Amino acid sequence: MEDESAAVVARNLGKRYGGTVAVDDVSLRVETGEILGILGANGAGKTTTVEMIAGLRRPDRGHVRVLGLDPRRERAKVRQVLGIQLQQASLHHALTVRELIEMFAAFYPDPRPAGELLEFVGLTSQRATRFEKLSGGQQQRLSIALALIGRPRVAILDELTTGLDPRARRQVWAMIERLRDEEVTVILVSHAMEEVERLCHRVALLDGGRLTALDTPAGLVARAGAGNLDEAFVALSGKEPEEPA
Ligand SMILES: Nc1ncnc2c1ncn2[C@@H]1O[C@H](COP(=O)(O)OP(=O)(O)OP(=O)(O)O)[C@@H](O)[C@H]1O
Repeated sequence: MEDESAAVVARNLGKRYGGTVAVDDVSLRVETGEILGILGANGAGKTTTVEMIAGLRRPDRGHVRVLGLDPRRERAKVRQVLGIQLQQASLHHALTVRELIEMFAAFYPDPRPAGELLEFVGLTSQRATRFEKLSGGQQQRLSIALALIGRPRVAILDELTTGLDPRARRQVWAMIERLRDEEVTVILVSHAMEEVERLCHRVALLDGGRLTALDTPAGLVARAGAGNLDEAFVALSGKEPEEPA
């Protein structure tokens, strides 16, 4: 099918938790090398959507393909091509940065070398530090490094720079720009409009579990008759941009 040629295809995804409709008939396709931002207020369904795309949650309805693979039925193959950084990384606290990198590297046939990865995320001088002794921002950068260790062709990054100081945020943005240059396909869940405007080719806006807009950042701004993406978000969703939960 022509549609399956995109890097990620999600069709008519739906998910309820008891009486709560978390995701309601969401369809998306992300082209190879594209960076797609997912924006939405707290509870809009962003994390549930990306977890279904990654195969971590079973959709009640709809289907997902990542590079033509079914992420639930072809888990082992998908794991080789998909890197995922989730909101709360739960890593072994007593292990050092280097030990964690080596542990994760063992899953992949051609992992990025530890030294290159540490430099990529600016943690070279923390390589012998235990996870529990890292600052929040350093832990976050490590979780991004672990998502990228297997040279994924598709990366899902949830709240990439939340909690990072401006310098660390810029370092992470530079990393994403490198991924963009390498034509890695990226889905980026974010609350930071500046980040989305700078990095994303297109933006999906979720509201109450539904996809309410899908366009370039400039297209969304124009459609809303707004001055910037912040204003467009408010105009199109009727909500203020929020801090992460
Ligand atoms: N495990 C769960 N059990 C029950 N309800 C859930 C669960 N996970 C999410 N929800 C509910 O589903 C809806 C969508 O949640 P989701 O985490 O996908 O939204 P989000 O857009 O990622 O939000 P945030 O910006 O706050 O991270 C919310 O109403 C949330 O309360």
